[in-house]
Amino acid sequence: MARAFLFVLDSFGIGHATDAERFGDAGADTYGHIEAAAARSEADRAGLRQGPLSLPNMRGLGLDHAAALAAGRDRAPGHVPTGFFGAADEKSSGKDTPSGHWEMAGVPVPFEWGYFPETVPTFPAELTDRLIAEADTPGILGNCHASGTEIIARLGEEHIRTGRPICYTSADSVFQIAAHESHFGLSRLYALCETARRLVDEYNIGRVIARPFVGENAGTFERTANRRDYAVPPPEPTLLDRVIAGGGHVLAVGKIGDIFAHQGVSEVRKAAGNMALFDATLDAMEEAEEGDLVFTNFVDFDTLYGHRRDVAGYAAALEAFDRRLPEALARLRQGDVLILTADHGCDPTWTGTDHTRERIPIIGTGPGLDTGSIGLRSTYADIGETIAAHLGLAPGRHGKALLPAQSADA
Ligand SMILES: O=P(O)(O)O[C@H]1O[C@H](CO)[C@@H](O)[C@H]1O
Ligand SMILES: [Mn+2]
Ligand SMILES: [Mn+2]
Repeated sequence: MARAFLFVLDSFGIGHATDAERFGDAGADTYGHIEAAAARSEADRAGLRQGPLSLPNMRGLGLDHAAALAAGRDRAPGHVPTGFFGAADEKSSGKDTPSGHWEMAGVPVPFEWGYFPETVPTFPAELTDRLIAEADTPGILGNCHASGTEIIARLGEEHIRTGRPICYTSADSVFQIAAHESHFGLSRLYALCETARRLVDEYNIGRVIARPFVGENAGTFERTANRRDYAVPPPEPTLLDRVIAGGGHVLAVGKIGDIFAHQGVSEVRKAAGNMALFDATLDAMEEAEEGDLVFTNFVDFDTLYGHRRDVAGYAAALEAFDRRLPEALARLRQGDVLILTADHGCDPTWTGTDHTRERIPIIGTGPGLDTGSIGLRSTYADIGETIAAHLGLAPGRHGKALLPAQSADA
């Protein structure tokens, strides 16, 4: 009986990647900087959390050992991890969510994404003219690089007044559209994103993202859980397709379905917020059968705290996740493997509001599986290949399994 559980703590990097310099991210360290800030009581917030970062369960599995590996430190913490642990660099050229997820599912991105320049306007006029004409809107607002919460505070009222959608981008290969759920309309926003998706294909843009919000003025605008991502499909079949071809099911929790453009997804289970995502994941763990993969993205780390440069919020979210981890561990049965990882960094102490190019942690466990170091890996694809080997699937082309094959039968 083999089942696999893959939990992505979105943006939980553990130190700058080999090629971080190229991104202006040399020195970034999402985990390390949150930990250090908390140790200095700089991640305290009344009513939320205080003091040093408390992650006993992830540390027990080997999180700090993974961080030591990522930093090239010989001296790891004294305790012996109860899981297997390692760190990985990313092969794909982008530090975005689809690149990270596809690569961990065995398929690094073999091409360069298109990006919009840091100019105002950022979008080419031919693109916005066509969007305005096809979508029949009186123009657009934004047309720049921005943080999603700042731009709705700045332009939300004008948007309501004029009916012009707010279009913006970031260091990622994205075209984002923010619009008011009732004044503009949610289905109208989705339709506009579908049009945009078609139009940005020729610019090689990874994702169009619908960013609906509610509220009546700058002080009360709030984004809702009705975000929708329109990604291009992965460039070749991923682990998800291979699981299904092997007779298993892929239970995609959170935004995993969208990230894979629904390729290789048997069931989508959406939930709003990390705790609801955890509940949905536990249900999926109960229901998963032999050969199945439960794949969850815990999005809050990135969206609510990393991009918002909220150290205390990020620390509290990690602690809340860690407190619930025993519930997942308790559901592991003989033949199961659980891997915790991340898709990129988003250091809340870093300049700007974008992702950071970092190594990711790989920590995992399962009854009877080996413990100890799996080393520093050169591609996230080793995660997907580990799961493939564990489920008895044929090896893929881009990575190597991390665990000895016999472990799966233990
Ligand atoms: O600032 P918000 O709208 O959250 O945008 C962030 O979310 C996008 C998708 O992860 C990233 O490209 C980043 O720009
Ligand atoms: Mn991400
Ligand atoms: Mn992000």
